[in-house]
Amino acid sequence: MGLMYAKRIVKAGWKRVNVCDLPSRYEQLKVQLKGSGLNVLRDGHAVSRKSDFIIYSVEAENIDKVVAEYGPSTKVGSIVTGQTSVKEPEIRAFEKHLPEDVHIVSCHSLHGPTVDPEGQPLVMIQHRATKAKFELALHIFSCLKSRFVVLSYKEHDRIMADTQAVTHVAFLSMGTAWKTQRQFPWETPQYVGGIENVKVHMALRIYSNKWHVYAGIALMNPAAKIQIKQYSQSVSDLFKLMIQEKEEEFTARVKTAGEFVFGKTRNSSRKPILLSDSILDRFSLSNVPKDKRKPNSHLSLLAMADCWYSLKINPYEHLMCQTPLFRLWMGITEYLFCNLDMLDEAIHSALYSRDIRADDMEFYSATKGWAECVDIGNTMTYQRRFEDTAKFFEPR
Ligand SMILES: NC(=O)C1=CN([C@@H]2O[C@H](COP(=O)(O)OP(=O)(O)OC[C@H]3O[C@@H](n4cnc5c(N)ncnc54)[C@H](OP(=O)(O)O)[C@@H]3O)[C@@H](O)[C@H]2O)C=CC1
Ligand SMILES: O=C(O)C(=O)Cc1ccc(O)cc1
Repeated sequence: MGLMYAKRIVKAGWKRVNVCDLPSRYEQLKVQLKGSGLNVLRDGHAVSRKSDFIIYSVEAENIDKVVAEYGPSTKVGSIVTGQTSVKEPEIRAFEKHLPEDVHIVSCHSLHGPTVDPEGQPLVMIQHRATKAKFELALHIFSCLKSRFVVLSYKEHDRIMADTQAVTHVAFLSMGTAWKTQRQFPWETPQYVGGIENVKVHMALRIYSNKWHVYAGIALMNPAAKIQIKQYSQSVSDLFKLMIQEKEEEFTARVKTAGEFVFGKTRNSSRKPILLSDSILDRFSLSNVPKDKRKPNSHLSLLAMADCWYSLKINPYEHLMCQTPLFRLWMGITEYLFCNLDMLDEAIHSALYSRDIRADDMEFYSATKGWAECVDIGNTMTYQRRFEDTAKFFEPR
């Protein structure tokens, strides 16, 4: 992310853009960035002493250590910003280690480094900065052509817990469930067609990224634990009703949640996302013909609506802070709940299709495992779980 920012800022015409990685990577970085127009320096001290606008773009887990080391070298009067995905630890580190005479403006691009920032949300936080310095920060970042969303750091973390953290756990759990079954989903008839493609592609996308990004979001944002715990509880509650074939209770629970989250979209000014099954079909990885598809219970999506209902969250209110993944996740949940035939088919399969129970059982176990891992908060366990599943998909 740091490199993406630096390249765009230099392209916008700012004359001297200083960058660094770890000192051990200095020589390598000089070679890598030769001719880029970026001024490669040995370490964060060198960058901090010379620069009027400083962006920390390091792992959330390392932010305290890195700011503790380089923060005291910050140039008087400069603006310091951070691009970690969770703001509480970043703000704490800035307040603790930065000199009093510098300004703090935090930021967060709500997309990955390979996504074009144009039009994507960029959260801006005027934490400890004058109006003029905040406006200067906005001016510098305007070269990204993103859509600014101004929030406090607390608002940011609460929204990200509702959007990113719980979405990631759902996709991580799908991946873990497929790995446990030694199953590539695009080879099986439950995962053919429209919204299944979103599940498969997004789970693969997450597992091909760096584990620390997702670990930071889940483990370091205090609000994330609550959402993730409830999502796992919703999966568990629905799964128990499914295997007992408690049709009335299960159906009522699913429909109540659906009505709460999506019922109002039809007669309000809220714009639905309206994904189209036929467009999503174009991105299929599967070579199983669509007419050979088996109905799916969509436990992951039913549980998402149940979780939003249980926590009284209106996800449409968070669309101003959408990441591409959250938008797609919400889009397929909306798609299921607004297509009543499909929803009834999912409810019926959930209760009576025995051949998908194995998948649902593994999904249930996987969410439990991820929720426990987040609750305990151990980074090494998170890394191990993430990399184990990533390794399963890697050869494909
Ligand atoms: N990836 C994404 O989709 C997004 C990520 N973010 C956030 O942005 C931040 C960066 O993530 P991302 O770019 O993906 O991850 P990367 O791992 O690519 O970037 C982190 C970089 O920080 C470097 N680093 C660590 N310690 C130091 C140090 N002491 N001095 C200099 N450099 C150091 C690392 O060096 P080395 O590799 O040599 O160890 C690495 O290059 C994270 O906080 C993440 O949460 C925000 C939005 C989107
Ligand atoms: O869209 C998502 O949720 C992603 O996985 C990409 C991403 C990762 C980390 C961020 O802080 C912002 C975006």
